[in-house]
Amino acid sequence: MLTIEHLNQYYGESHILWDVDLEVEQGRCTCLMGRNGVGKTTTLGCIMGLVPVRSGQIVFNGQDIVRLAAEERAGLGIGYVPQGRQIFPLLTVEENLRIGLNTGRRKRKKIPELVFELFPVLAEMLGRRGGDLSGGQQQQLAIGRALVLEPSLLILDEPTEGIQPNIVHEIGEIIRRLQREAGMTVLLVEQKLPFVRQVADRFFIMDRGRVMARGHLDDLTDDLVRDYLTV
Ligand SMILES: Nc1ncnc2c1ncn2[C@@H]1O[C@H](COP(=O)(O)OP(=O)(O)OP(=O)(O)O)[C@@H](O)[C@H]1O
Repeated sequence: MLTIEHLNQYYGESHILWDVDLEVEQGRCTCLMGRNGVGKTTTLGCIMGLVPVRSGQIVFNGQDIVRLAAEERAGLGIGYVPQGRQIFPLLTVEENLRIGLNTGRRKRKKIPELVFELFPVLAEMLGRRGGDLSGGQQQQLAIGRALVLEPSLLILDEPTEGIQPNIVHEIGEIIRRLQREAGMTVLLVEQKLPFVRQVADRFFIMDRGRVMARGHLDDLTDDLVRDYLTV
């Protein structure tokens, strides 16, 4: 569904991503892993059109999207939940969801029922301010906002960051339901290993801007964890 080939990216003179290759299979959850600062968020930024790409291809459903504007990519069906959630604390839950409707070119007026089926708590809290929600509820709101355009690929950057441990499992369940009930393909950046084992089918590991390992979750050995993931 998504294939990245020979992706190179620079911030100014700094060469950040070096010939990154990555594949995301339809209907699966693929996890991009690696220590802080290795280039995971930058890779997602390249996919979403938020940071400039120096060279390489990003093919989504057969189309090279590397020169498309961010809103065109969203319009093609790529949803994005950024690191830190970035919901608007002073706006209501409904207003936060409606902001999602205005991104991309697939303009829609109505928040799809799917959002409330997946996250009933959002329906109950439509009039509450985003900032008054708990961390777990805010994450549901951030995912719900990304789902209003009904993407076929959902990209999440560290969805468990700053979430209480007892809610982390719940976020994992939500991701699994998205796959099962909505047929969603998921690309996840994540550092928490138990969470990755709960939700992911395949992994890619980055180190210093390069992809160093890839495979099925069964191939994620203790050696790989020690070499590339343990801090
Ligand atoms: N806007 C920017 N300008 C310059 N350098 C940046 C910028 N954003 C990130 N970097 C640098 O690019 C490198 C990769 O950062 P990136 O955020 O992609 O890593 P990451 O793996 O997502 O880490 P984290 O888990 O901490 O978010 C780091 O060295 C970082 O300092």
